[in-house]
Amino acid sequence: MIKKSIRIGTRGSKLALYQANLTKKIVLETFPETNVEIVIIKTKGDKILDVALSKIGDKGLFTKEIETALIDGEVDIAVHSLKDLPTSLPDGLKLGAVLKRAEFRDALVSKDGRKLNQLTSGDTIATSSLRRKAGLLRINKNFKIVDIRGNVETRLKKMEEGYCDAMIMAAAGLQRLGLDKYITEILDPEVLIPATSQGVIAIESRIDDPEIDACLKEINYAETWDAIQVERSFLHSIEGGCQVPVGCYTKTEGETISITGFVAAVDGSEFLLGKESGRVDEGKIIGEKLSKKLIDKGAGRILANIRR
Ligand SMILES: NCc1[nH]cc(CCC(=O)O)c1CC(=O)O
Repeated sequence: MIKKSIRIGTRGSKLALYQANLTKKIVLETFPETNVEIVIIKTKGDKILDVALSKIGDKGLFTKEIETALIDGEVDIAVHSLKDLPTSLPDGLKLGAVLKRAEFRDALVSKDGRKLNQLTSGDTIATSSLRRKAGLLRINKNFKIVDIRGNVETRLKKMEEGYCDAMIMAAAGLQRLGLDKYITEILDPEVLIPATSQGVIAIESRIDDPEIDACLKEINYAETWDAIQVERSFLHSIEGGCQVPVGCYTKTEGETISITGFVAAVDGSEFLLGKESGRVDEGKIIGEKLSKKLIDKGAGRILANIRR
């Protein structure tokens, strides 16, 4: 039995609404008879706008209130950017499905159109992400990195007003908002390693909801699903979240999937990089192996320093 009506819980930001509406569209294409409703839920991350994300120190900053509504049965599924969803979900919830991955790389948005390799010491680059900060300092330890928050339009305005020379944002976010024209350069993932699961839209559901399971089974995009098993297994084993400069990306070729991941010191002074590969159906093991490789190289010490 497929559910007659599905309520989608989502944040109210433009990006979140785009993602919820895309999910709605896909549900309707697959199940035209179903009635789909979007329910907007405010999260802590939407309320605190003036503090760098890395300083708020909360896992699930953009997801918790939505998850509570899902547990309470106020909505039937929740749609998130997967990279904002912690690897451990609350009791009673699971990752139900993912949509086909969009662009997974980061984008450089620069004020005067210079590419990353044309930016020099002293240029100010805005990002609140510890991962992007460490990655940028690895490229040039003299870049000046400043925090920035707010929605994409606010950030673009801040740059126009001289707050910074350039910014880094997920290309997928800009593309979904129709703001591709601001992208100066899509960055090579070897140069700036993306966030785990970047570009993936996730559908979270209750563990005991067979009607929703039947629906999500049809919607889930298998290749993306396999890739994120590897990526989230790595993130989970390394115990990274947005408080830690960590990132990874995967590449699938036939039955083989490879992952490149890193852990860094916040100031970019140390950068541990590793690669691992295996069969696409061995995601969990591959992610754990990469994590172990980085721990063997000293990631444990870096992580302990960050948590102190
Ligand atoms: N942390 C915020 C966030 N969560 C998801 C995206 C973009 C879309 C995606 O990666 O799927 C962004 C914006 C950004 O990092 O620039």
